[in-house]
Amino acid sequence: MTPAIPGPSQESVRPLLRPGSRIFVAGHRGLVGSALVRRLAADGHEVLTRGRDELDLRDAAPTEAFLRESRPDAVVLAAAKVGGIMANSTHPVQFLEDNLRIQLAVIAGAHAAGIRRLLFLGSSCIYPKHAPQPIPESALLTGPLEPTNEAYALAKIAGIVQVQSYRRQHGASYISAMPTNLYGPGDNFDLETSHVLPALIRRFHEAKRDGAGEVTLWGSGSPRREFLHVDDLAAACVRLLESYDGDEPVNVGCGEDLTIRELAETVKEVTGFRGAIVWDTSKPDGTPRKLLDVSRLSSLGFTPRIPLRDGIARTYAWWLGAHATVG
Ligand SMILES: NC(=O)C1=CN([C@@H]2O[C@H](COP(=O)(O)OP(=O)(O)OC[C@H]3O[C@@H](n4cnc5c(N)ncnc54)[C@H](OP(=O)(O)O)[C@@H]3O)[C@@H](O)[C@H]2O)C=CC1
Ligand SMILES: C[C@H]1O[C@H](OP(=O)(O)OP(=O)(O)OC[C@H]2O[C@@H](n3cnc4c(=O)[nH]c(N)nc43)[C@H](O)[C@@H]2O)[C@@H](O)[C@@H](O)C1=O
Repeated sequence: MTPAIPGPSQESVRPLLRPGSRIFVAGHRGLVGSALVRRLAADGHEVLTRGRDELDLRDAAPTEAFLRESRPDAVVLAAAKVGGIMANSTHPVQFLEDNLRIQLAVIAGAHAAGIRRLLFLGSSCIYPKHAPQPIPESALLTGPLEPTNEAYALAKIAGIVQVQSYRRQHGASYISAMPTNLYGPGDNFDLETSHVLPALIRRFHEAKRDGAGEVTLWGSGSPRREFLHVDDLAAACVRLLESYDGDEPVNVGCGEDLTIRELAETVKEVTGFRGAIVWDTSKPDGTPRKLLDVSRLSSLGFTPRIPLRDGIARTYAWWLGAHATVG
């Protein structure tokens, strides 16, 4: 990335998050948005929300009108077209266009409405497929992307540059965070479109329930991934809103990764499934490794609290409860 250009963003006193702020969480029904709502409300902030049925955030004019009318102190952009490896590779048009449109509408709308603080959520897939590990923020735009999620990654990169451009041109106090793979209550458990962790919980649970002898998982099991519980992500976002005002994005992860095979063994144990695991190598592996360098976040005093195994057990318990509720 190019170095930060000194400009108005470095000169004025920063309007960072104050106690009792009014914060618009875009995407409040999602995995991340719902965790942010819980966390911000618990911290005493007033949270504004709009469902997609009331406001389609791809539509610029109504989005700007809503932001002008409601004038929150801050916006957190957690609304996006999101999915796992299969959804990304089969629907690149929606992953590119929906995300570009949402980002254009919300970030430009926030600026037009005079909103002074905004946090944009990108993703660790913005980094090159063969980036050095752990991946520093400076690896952005240094090499080719992973093909299975290139469209999504390019939309997210455009979001980062949009945020940086509002900082540089207008002195806006807008920032970007790049979370690693997330999981937790409120995740998507649809087997075609979900990320790996909820898919594994569901596959092992259903195999145990049905007395199946084996569970088939995608790929070779050898890719490495880093997983962060969404409540830790929400805490990191609050920390960034309170204390970070830089031009560069900030990686948000736990600093440790494991193979998908090791993850599968852990989820298998948590769910109590006793059969075999079969790997379907006709399915894509995706990027070989994606471990974030979290030293910038650590220097802000943030440490995640939820160990992976506990987080998986809590998510499994949540899903069983939510599942029972909806029948
Ligand atoms: N999940 C993960 O592992 C990771 C996620 N992230 C990032 O975190 C952010 C949130 O992701 P996550 O919570 O997992 O995603 P979810 O799919 O769980 O939630 C996305 C939310 O965005 C809303 N939304 C989508 N399109 C529109 C639209 N056109 N208008 C209004 N609302 C819309 C959805 O509304 P509705 O409920 O109506 O569908 C939903 O509430 C995204 O930016 C994502 O890139 C980054 C790294 C990893
Ligand atoms: C967060 C991140 O998420 C996406 O990237 P990803 O990490 O590659 O996605 P994933 O969670 O779907 O898979 C991780 C690994 O797990 C393997 N795997 C095994 N069995 C299942 C399975 O049953 N389902 C899924 N989904 N994967 C499986 C799968 O083959 C892969 O090797 C990006 O598209 C992008 O959107 C992004 O930013």
